[in-house]
Amino acid sequence: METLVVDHPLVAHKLTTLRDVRTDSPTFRRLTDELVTLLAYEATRDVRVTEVTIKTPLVETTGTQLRRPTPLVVPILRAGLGMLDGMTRLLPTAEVGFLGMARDEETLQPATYADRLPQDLSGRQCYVLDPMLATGGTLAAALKLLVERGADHITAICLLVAPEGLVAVEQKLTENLPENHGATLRVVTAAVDERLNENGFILPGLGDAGDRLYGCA
Ligand SMILES: O=P(O)(O)OC[C@H]1O[C@H](OP(=O)(O)OP(=O)(O)O)[C@H](O)[C@@H]1O
Ligand SMILES: O=c1cc[nH]c(=O)[nH]1
Ligand SMILES: [Mg+2]
Repeated sequence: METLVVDHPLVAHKLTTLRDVRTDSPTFRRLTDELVTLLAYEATRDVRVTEVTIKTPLVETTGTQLRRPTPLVVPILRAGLGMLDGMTRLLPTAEVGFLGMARDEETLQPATYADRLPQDLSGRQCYVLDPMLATGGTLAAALKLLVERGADHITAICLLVAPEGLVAVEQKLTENLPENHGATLRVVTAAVDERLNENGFILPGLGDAGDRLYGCA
């Protein structure tokens, strides 16, 4: 699984304010939105396109259009919802499917409580939105589900990832998907942080992304 860290001073600046414990929910939401648009610009470099012929007011010429079916954007509720507008601003024609997943605070295991995704994703390009990749349990489960439905190119956009989580996602997918699944899997992030703490939180991190976005635990 390829990991791309978007190395850009504007990303670093916005991320620093996002991490700051003094940043309130409205500012956190706005910065998340802005960061996603910057990350999405890099994450969509390999979005599938097709060549088209159009007429300018002067001549006929060839250009580029998003290929159909357009990508499926998949925010993982709740915190991933804070990333949706920033993503669809860049990809307004994308379809959106929702996955509700919550991590048990004791076991750190993810449970899926909502699945509003197409059953058949054969040959589909997907962009998963989740601000945090911590132990990796949530992303591994989401990627498994999408690959099993046929998605063949999946990019997860995460604000922050933990190194242990990246390793765990690779390992879980190796264990739980057939070797020949053939899907391309990528993670695009603003930073790979230092480590997880004993409660499965990313350090230095930014705390609980869902709580900081929406203000209640
Ligand atoms: O890599 P993991 O250890 O699985 O943790 C990451 C998950 O934890 C957070 O969601 P949470 O379970 O807090 O749900 P929420 O978005 O409703 O707050 C986050 O948005 C990820 O989905
Ligand atoms: O640091 C973390 C880990 C999991 N979920 C969060 O929201 N933050
Ligand atoms: Mg949470």
